[in-house]
Amino acid sequence: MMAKLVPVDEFDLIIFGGTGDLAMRKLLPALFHREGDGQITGDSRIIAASRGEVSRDDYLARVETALRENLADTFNEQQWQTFRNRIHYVQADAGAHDQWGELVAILAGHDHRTRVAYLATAPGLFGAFANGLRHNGLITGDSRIVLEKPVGHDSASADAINNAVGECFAENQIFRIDHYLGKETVQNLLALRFGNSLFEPLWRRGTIDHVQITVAEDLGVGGRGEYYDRIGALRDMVQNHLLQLVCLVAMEPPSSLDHDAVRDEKIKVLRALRLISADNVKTNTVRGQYAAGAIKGQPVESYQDEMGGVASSCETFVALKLEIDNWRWSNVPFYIRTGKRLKAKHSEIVLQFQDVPHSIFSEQSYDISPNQLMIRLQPDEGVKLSVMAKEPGPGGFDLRPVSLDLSFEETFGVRYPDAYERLLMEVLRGNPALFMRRDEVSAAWNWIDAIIAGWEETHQKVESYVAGSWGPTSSSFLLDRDGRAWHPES
Ligand SMILES: NC(=O)C1=CN([C@@H]2O[C@H](COP(=O)(O)OP(=O)(O)OC[C@H]3O[C@@H](n4cnc5c(N)ncnc54)[C@H](OP(=O)(O)O)[C@@H]3O)[C@@H](O)[C@H]2O)C=CC1
Ligand SMILES: O=C1O[C@H](COP(=O)(O)O)[C@@H](O)[C@H](O)[C@H]1O
Repeated sequence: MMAKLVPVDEFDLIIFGGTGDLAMRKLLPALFHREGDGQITGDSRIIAASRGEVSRDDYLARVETALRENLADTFNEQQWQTFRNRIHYVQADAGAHDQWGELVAILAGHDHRTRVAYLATAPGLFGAFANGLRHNGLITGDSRIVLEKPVGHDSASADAINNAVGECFAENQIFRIDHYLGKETVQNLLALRFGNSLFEPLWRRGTIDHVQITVAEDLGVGGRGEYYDRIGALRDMVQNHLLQLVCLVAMEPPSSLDHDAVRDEKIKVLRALRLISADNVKTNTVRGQYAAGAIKGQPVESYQDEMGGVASSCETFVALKLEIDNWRWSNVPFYIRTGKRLKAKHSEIVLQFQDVPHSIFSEQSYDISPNQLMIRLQPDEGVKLSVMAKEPGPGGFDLRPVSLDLSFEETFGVRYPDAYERLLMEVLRGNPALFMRRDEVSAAWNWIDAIIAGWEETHQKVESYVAGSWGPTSSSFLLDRDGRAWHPES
């Protein structure tokens, strides 16, 4: 059964960067699915923009190819005929506001409908696009602007972007995307925590020993090497996606699902993160870069070879031990890791409970494993709780861990929508709950900046790991020295 789908009001969605990878691989396929479910109404339009001179027919041909490639069996010929009529292409260079005539003309007379400008381009252009919209009188009362991540590459650049966009748009018109917040399983974390009374009394120090968050990818940097090499895993993934996951696990219950109620709780977590800087960076962080190896039986080249043989100190893997300085999480470490070219695409959150205080089974040969609550984000989204059970049999009393395992796909029997499908609908509805507020972005950057400064000051090494492994061996030591281990991936 699928949740009720509410259509959105007629809109004009301008995608700056409309010829780029994100637009072709994620945004247009997401909109195509929403078309299929009848959420896009009336004469709503998708207006792609970029610098190139491209005819509408050529652009439509590119979109069709991309949709066929990315949607595979969910591509539908009849639906394409309706969808293609919504799509337009205009030429608009971020640096040449006076030449946005095509965009001005196509929007003329449509000021009454929802207008969204989606900036699917490098963040350095965000201010220029916002200015271009203002300069050409294209910001209506019901206009919104969407900023793709990353918003900047450090706290200062994020502030500069936020200031520039903030001069043209009010904060409630600015939607900063973190697509992890649109993932069904990430939202399920809220359902699990606050839709059940079972977990809340246990969700704290005294019961939970530690928390682990893993976001592992088997892909390398692919065609995004130029961007990635300047950014690295800490900025690309931890500053946004992983810290958002930390917030959702660690935050206090918000009073409602109201956007500011949730974001007010998340910001408290970000502000309570203990600083990692030059003094403690070596003991709390591990950086890695993949060497050649094999994934699913296929050889893969090293990061350096992927980058054309040029040596680089960019980290493609990072693991951190972080502490949250508040009552709930005092002395409960969060271990987080993310990397490219790891053994499999596998993302999960594991809450490990404390050992039983005293074992009445001490005569038996089996150890009692601590309970674990595992929230699988992807693939095979679901929740698993491991508990100890007695092995059946008339003799002895042997214990073994067994799982209460819930697979969302099996339970609900529906296709899991891509995060962008939900997020685009939320922007069009004007609901900012699943987007990052300016203070969140800023607090996250402040914490990340200190780690990067610490790495630079201590010249922290980027350790090599074999592609197809789970990262550098020292990422295991990060837990090993605390008497813990990463949850074995399935
Ligand atoms: N690709 C992905 O999976 C993800 C991307 N992102 C973020 O989304 C943003 C876009 O990424 P991606 O699509 O991969 O990048 P691409 O390089 O594939 O696309 C960039 C787009 O911007 C346009 N562009 C570049 N310069 C200008 C300019 N001066 N004026 C107008 N348009 C311009 C390009 O078209 P043209 O050159 O013709 O002008 C192109 O359409 C980045 O910030 C990225 O970090 C975030 C998450 C995932
Ligand atoms: O934002 C990003 O996310 C992707 C991973 O997203 P997922 O939904 O496939 O888990 C990552 O590959 C990319 O480097 C990063 O910019």
